[in-house]
Amino acid sequence: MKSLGIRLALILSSVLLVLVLLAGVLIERQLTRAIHNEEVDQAKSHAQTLLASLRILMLNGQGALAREWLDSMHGAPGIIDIEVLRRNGREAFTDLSTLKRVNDFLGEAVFERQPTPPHHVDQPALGAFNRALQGEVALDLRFDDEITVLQPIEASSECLTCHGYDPNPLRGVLKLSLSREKGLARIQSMRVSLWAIAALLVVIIGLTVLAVLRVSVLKPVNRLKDAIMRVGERQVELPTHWRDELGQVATVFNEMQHQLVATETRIRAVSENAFDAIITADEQGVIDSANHAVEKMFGYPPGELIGRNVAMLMPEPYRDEHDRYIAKYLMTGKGRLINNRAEVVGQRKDGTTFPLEVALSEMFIGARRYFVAVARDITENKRQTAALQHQALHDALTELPNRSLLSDRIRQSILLAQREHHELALLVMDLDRFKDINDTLGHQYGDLVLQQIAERMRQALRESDTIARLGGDEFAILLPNTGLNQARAIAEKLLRVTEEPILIGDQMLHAGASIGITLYPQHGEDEVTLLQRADVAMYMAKRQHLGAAVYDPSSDQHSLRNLALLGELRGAIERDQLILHFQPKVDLRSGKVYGVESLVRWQHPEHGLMYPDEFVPLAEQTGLIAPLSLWALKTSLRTCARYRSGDMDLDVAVNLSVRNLQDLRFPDKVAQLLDENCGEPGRLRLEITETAIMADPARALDVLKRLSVMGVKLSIDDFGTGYSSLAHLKQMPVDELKIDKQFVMGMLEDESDAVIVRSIIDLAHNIGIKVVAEGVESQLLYQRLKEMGCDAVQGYYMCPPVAVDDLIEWVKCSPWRI
Ligand SMILES: Nc1nc2c(ncn2[C@@H]2O[C@H](COP(=O)(O)O[C@H]3[C@@H](O)[C@H](n4cnc5c(=O)[nH]c(N)nc54)O[C@@H]3COP(=O)(O)O)[C@@H](O)[C@H]2O)c(=O)[nH]1
Repeated sequence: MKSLGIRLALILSSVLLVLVLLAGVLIERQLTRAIHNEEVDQAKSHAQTLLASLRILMLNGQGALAREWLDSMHGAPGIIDIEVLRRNGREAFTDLSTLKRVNDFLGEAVFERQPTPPHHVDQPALGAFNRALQGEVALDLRFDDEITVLQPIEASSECLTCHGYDPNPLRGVLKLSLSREKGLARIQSMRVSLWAIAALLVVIIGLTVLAVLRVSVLKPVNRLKDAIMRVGERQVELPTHWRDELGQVATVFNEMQHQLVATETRIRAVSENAFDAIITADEQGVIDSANHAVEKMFGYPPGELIGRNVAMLMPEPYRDEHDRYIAKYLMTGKGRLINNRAEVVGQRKDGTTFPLEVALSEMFIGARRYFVAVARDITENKRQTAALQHQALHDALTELPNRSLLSDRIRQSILLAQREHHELALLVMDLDRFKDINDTLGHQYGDLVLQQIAERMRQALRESDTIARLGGDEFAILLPNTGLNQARAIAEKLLRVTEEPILIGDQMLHAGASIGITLYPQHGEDEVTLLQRADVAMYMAKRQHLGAAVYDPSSDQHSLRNLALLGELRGAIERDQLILHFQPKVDLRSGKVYGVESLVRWQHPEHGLMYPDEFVPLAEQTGLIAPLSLWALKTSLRTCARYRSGDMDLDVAVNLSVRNLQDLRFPDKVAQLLDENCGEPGRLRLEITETAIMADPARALDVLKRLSVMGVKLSIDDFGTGYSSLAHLKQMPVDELKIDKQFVMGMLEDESDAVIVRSIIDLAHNIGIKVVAEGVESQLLYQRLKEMGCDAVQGYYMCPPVAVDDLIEWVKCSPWRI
């Protein structure tokens, strides 16, 4: 590549050379012509001078002398030839006739001379000779090295003296041929000088132009070039005082550079302050740039990464993978990572590795391809995700797997058991007396008990076993590759560890547990069935105080449908599938409705409207009855508030289960619900069966008393079916009992039923308790009960349980309306 200076110098030198050559040629021609003209003029004047001399000689009649003179002139310096030619072209002064005539004229032989032999004379060009004969001084320039002048010789009167009358004024022609030796030498010398000067001029002008070019063009251009080459390294301010295009270019360059610097400063600031690591590398993986975050993230000092291979930031096998990936991409143009995010592993300078999320893209600077990687350290994200995953799959209190993780592990274990044809055992364990601990000592104690039990179980089982907390005091234990005997042994072991005293603070507590055992594949082939049946077995163990019980299909009162319902019932409340129906109670004395009993129904998506007999016992077995009762209580209070606002001032009665009576916090929950729903305690009635009370009479009495103190009314439901005595009832804070419908419905036909009904009414009245007869299906029954002094009736005769809207309609239209 030639430099601009050399190219300009070559161009200018060539132009200069051509100009000087042209000028030199022109000047040379002019000078040559001038010298030639001068020679011609000199030749002409020479010829005239010679003719004048000759004429004198001739006038003196000295023709012979003229001849001699002419002959002597031959060989004179510069003269090649001199001759006088007659008009006929012949040489004059070559014979003696004229001499003789002159002597004759003079009368004596004055002139003596031997006739001169004509010597060889170059004949002039005919044209020039003829022009000379016309009186013109003619030139014969046929030869480069000589000039021939043909000077006409005019005859004067003196000539006639000797030559006689001759009418022609021209006597002949003086032909003078002069050598051009001198002239040519002058021309040669002039040429040498001329071209020497020209060469000198070319050199001087060339050097001057080059110097001027250097100063005014090359130097600024080089500065501009240097400045452009250093753009990005440091800021170079070009002088802008040149008042030409270069000055404008410098101004534009400075402006452009300021903008570039500003843009680069902005980009650098963004890059350097970026939290993410930003690396650019060429196709070979050589790092071209790396921001501060890269150095910080990978632990390299500033500047140490530039020029080194990007593979150093990855551990094996990512290095090889990276090289292969880039090579493939460069070859095929296909790469799933380009313009995508990916999770990779990074390696710090100290060799430690960490997870990275990388977004890879490419850019071109000119024809060069670079890869741009934006990387983010996702250690913290990973940790948080792992923590969230742990949180989502573990119980916060005991750190044990929760129901979701257990389900997953059961599914996985079933698949493995299927493939390897072995069994697995699933145990459901429920703590005994945990409620007591919770209720009497508070939640903190309850939580500590659960934590200690969980830890003991962990210690007792293998790592490969899964212990999960299902909720409350219920645990599940998954034992992969375990048969019946082994499962029993493990259950016994677990029972032992739960029965050991638990020391919390200075309190020595005793828990114990009941365990249900199911086996895959004998008792179920899926996770839900196994869990449900283990639950059933656990309740059997609890009911029969067995400690541990294996699921027994023959003693399982639950049909498959019941098992399925049990699973579905858990979600029925959240899915709003439960509804309440209301049945009026009529006061026999006034004949008016005074209250309603709320009765739960399950609007099942497949089985339609289901009655409580189908699912309440299931709920009672599994502990779901507690949330169900609270739901019924809350919904009854809300509905009551609604119809009271429509002038239906009715009491509402809600059924309770045994579990509610065992829950020492139940009165508080009722108080909270009354509070939340603006309910009056005196308008709420809770119906409890005798059996529920008899399960734990002391605790039931405690709960009932607290409810009664709050002002809530209490009824004994289904009275007559249990074994409680009226004397026992007297201690209870109840003010109403409901005679079971089996006695009422049969009393018209069966005298013993009538006796029972009458006795109950009389005895209840004796201890100040109001009596309600259930199952009143006819007007006759209604009338008989009224006659017997029964206080109130409830039954299909008045109204079956109906939805709230139908109840409102009934209250408006029935004979028992308010
Ligand atoms: N713990 C809870 N138990 C509840 C709840 N809701 C209902 N139940 C209990 O379910 C049992 C069955 O109730 P249900 O099927 O609604 O039957 C009630 C009436 O329909 C029926 N009845 C009323 N009058 C007559 C009649 O004239 N003839 C006839 N054959 N049956 C009639 O009696 C049931 C009401 O009984 P009771 O509660 O004893 O007043 C039922 O025993 C409920 O206890 C609930 O929310 N929680």
